[in-house]
Amino acid sequence: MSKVLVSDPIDQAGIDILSQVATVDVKTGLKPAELIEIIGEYDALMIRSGTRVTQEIIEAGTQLKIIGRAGVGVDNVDVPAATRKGIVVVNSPEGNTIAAAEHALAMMLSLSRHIPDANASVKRGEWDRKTFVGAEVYKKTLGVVGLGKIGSHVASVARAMGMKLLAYDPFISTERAEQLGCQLVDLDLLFQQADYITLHIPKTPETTHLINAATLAKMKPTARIINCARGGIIDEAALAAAIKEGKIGGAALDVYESEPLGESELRSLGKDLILTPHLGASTSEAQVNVAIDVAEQIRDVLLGLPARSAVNIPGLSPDILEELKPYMQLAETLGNLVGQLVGGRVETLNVTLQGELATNKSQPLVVAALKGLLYQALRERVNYVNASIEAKERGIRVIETRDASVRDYAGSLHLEATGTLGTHSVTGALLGDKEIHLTDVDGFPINVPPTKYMLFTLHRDMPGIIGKLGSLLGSFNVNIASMQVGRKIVRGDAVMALSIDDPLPDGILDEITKVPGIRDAYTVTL
Ligand SMILES: NC(=O)c1ccc[n+]([C@@H]2O[C@H](COP(=O)([O-])OP(=O)(O)OC[C@H]3O[C@@H](n4cnc5c(N)ncnc54)[C@H](O)[C@@H]3O)[C@@H](O)[C@H]2O)c1
Ligand SMILES: O=C(O)[C@H](O)COP(=O)(O)O
Repeated sequence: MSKVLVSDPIDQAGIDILSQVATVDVKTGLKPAELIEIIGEYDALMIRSGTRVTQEIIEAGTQLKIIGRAGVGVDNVDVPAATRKGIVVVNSPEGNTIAAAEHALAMMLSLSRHIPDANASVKRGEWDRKTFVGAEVYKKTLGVVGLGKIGSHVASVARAMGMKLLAYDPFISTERAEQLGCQLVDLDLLFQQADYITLHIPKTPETTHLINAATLAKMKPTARIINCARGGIIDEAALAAAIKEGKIGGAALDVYESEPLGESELRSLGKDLILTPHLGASTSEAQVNVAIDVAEQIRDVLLGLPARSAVNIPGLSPDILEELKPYMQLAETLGNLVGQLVGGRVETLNVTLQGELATNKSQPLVVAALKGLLYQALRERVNYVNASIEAKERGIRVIETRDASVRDYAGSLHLEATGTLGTHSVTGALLGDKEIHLTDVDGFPINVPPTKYMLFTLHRDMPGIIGKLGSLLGSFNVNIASMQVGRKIVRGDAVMALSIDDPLPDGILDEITKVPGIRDAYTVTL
């Protein structure tokens, strides 16, 4: 039975799902060294933001097949390191959207009305109504930075509260922004005009310290900033200085440059700074959503099924993957076959997607072809996650061509590989939507289903060759299951494809190429 390690607090609903297919160990609060010591036993790791999955941990996870992040942000996972090791990384892109958006809105209102400090004051026994005079958000301008899932929900609710909305998101269309009642503006204008600025972007090299001394200086002295996205988007030292010096009105933070927040000047600031301990996703509803979402994906991957929200393999709906499955098998088989025909180091792979395969949703077929191509070199270490990266690291140039014209089959796939030892090509299609057939080898038409052991010859189409080859194989006790010749012209060049019952014994290929008329012979194991 598979083993899953859950290293952060996860809702029981997720544990129940995992327990259907695996032994589940819940061990929270592990130190990195403790995690490194035990991770080698596990097939899957399920985390929230509390566990940093470093390259070292990934290297130690020799059995790991999947890392599941019960939440959105995977910035605590070294995704490139996981990808290189062929480990799927999945998350729950939508499970906590509403929770995070509501937390940002709650922060905005709390900041405007000093609710945390007013509450603390009453509980201390005071009755201070002067210190806590607030501001209304109605008719104020909210600048939304990042108009994705959370930013959009914040915008919709803020609009209903009568706020004017500005938004900055270079990847969102004007139409989408307008639908949400937002005016798309550049960042400088947003900083200058907003009374409230709410951040809903990922932390990337471009967004790190987006809010810094220089950008804070552009804001209104009354501006309030809310960060429920990621720590590090705000330069905390610059923010603390700006609040102290009255350069901005205040801020509310849920996330920090380093978590848990340690010794920090932020802790000493008064009512104009609200701090919560990364609570954006901490609602019971969101925790059930993300736990179920991610546990289901871990279960599926452990059962050999695709994950629906993998961050490091082409994201495709299960329906499309199901539809593509037979073609994925075709692509992988052809990749494996052409890789063996070409031998040596492959430099270029031309992939032609023909007929019904010439659509954008066929992208995974290219990955499957690469997986097949690299199988001889990498065996079980190559998979759908790391095939593209492994190909890139080996300098294999992949050229894709899409040709929507329909020929003999509704859809066919043609692979041509060029390597240090020459060029070979194969074409294949599905018969009756399921059965893989080779329809062409090196430009010669054939029609054979691939089998585990095969022999291909390039020879001159002349009498006696087939008999001689048959006798030679017989003398080595090799049984031929089927044989077919493909030729373009009579007595010209031809290709012979033989299915054999066992692998060819050593040395026989040399004997085959000594048969007069046979120029080349290749044996493959699929
Ligand atoms: N505090 C929490 O507990 C909590 C919970 C959930 C999500 N989050 C964080 O909230 C953030 C938003 O999550 P989401 O689910 O809305 O993500 P999302 O992918 O739906 O939206 C992110 C948006 O940011 C935009 N964007 C990317 N780079 C940008 C840039 N340089 N400038 C402006 N816009 C840019 C993208 O176009 C996208 O529209 C993420 O950082 C996520 O990790 C935090
Ligand atoms: O990216 C997320 O989903 C949030 O930051 C939530 O993090 P958490 O799962 O640790 O609460």
